[in-house]
Amino acid sequence: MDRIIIQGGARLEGRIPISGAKNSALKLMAAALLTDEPVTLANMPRLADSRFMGHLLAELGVSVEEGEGAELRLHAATIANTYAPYDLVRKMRATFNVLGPLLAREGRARVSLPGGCAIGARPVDLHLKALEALGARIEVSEGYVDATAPAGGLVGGEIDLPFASVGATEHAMLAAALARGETVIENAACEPEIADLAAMLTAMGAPVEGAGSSTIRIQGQNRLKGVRHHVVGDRIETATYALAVAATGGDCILDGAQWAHNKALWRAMINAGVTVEPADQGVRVARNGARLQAVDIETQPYPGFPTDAQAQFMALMTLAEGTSVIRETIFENRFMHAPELTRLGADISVHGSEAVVRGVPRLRGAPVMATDLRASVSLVIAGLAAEGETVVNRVYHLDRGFERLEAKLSGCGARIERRSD
Ligand SMILES: CC(=O)N[C@H]1[C@@H](OP(=O)(O)OP(=O)(O)OC[C@H]2O[C@@H](n3ccc(=O)[nH]c3=O)[C@H](O)[C@@H]2O)O[C@H](CO)[C@@H](O)[C@@H]1O
Ligand SMILES: C=C(OP(=O)(O)O)C(=O)O
Repeated sequence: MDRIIIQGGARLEGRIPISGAKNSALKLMAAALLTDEPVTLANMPRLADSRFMGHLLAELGVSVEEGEGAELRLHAATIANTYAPYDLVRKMRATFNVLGPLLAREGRARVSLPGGCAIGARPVDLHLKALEALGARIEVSEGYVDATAPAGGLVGGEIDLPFASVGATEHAMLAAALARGETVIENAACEPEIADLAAMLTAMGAPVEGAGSSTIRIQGQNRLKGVRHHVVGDRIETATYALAVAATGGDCILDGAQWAHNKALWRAMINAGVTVEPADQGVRVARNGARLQAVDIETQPYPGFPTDAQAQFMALMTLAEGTSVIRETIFENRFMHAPELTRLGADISVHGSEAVVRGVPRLRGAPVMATDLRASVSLVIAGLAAEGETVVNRVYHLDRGFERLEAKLSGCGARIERRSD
């Protein structure tokens, strides 16, 4: 099992390239099921998760080919089968999003429930209700969803989400694109990844309006075209490296970062005393010497503070002057990085959905354990800022969502390497 070894204390200086967004790419890959024509995704991140989704799509009969640079070519000329087994779906939850496209294209699908993960139970009830609103008949038994569409195929309808679920919004959009007539999604999620999927579906021939607002309208078609689509930049990777630069007192340009996609984070970082500003083709982050100030945050659906950057922000706050209160409102178990940060000398106490972080003057390196994707990178950030050596174990969590992490960090001065047992 791989581990990452960090000699802390180096300031990060220079440029860090931002890759395509994991949380968009996975759904864009599922969209390739909606057409029998070739689909090319540019700016694709090379990640464990995207490779895993490619493996599932290949099992369904899709040709999947990594092209030059960051291109992925997909072609679902025919669908070989409409079955996604537990053994695959349980390993990467976003594979569950193939259910809607398979149902819309083939009229039926049998897909395993994804189950929970480290950060929470993560049910998919809103996904299933959305598909039922499009006419799907859904049966859940023995851990599987058996879905069938009406004889004439899915029919556009009204979907009113009780919570602005990202996955349920995207799942509804994917199915609605091949449903007959208009679908309206109320209380839709507003994340930039939703707009990215909307742009792709529109280019495939299913006009999508209102993405980025809480009401989305999709004009379903009876067939869709192939497309070449550029994956939006990863705002969570951007947030992660911005916080790493701030934690080490560095000065970097995040190449390709979109200023507009992280405004809640920028506000929190600026209040903490970090310089953050739009720069040519990206965002500049700098902290030259000034002590960090403690800032309270509360995670919220977009455009609020992103839950996927909460662990990374906590790492920064461990070194701030004063006390920061961090409230996690999206997932019920997303503080597993706290006890590991404490091993590095942080002073954190967790009370239900709140973590109280009392800043300390310094962190000291130690062996720590990654528990989930964003918790793992929170430990990397703390290790970069700590004195001495930090060893982060179980880095397979990291590989799910961060492309070439060691190379990107060592490229701007970090002393970081990966070792395999
Ligand atoms: C692959 C991907 O894009 N993952 C992102 C996606 O996850 P995901 O799409 O799973 O997140 P959701 O927005 O759906 O989930 C948010 C909350 O709603 C609950 N819920 C969700 C669906 C449902 O049917 N029933 C239900 O109760 C979840 O348990 C969770 O507590 O959005 C999250 C919130 O921004 C991010 O943290 C994840 O990185
Ligand atoms: C929770 C995350 O991803 P997933 O929904 O794939 O688990 C994440 O990207 O932080």
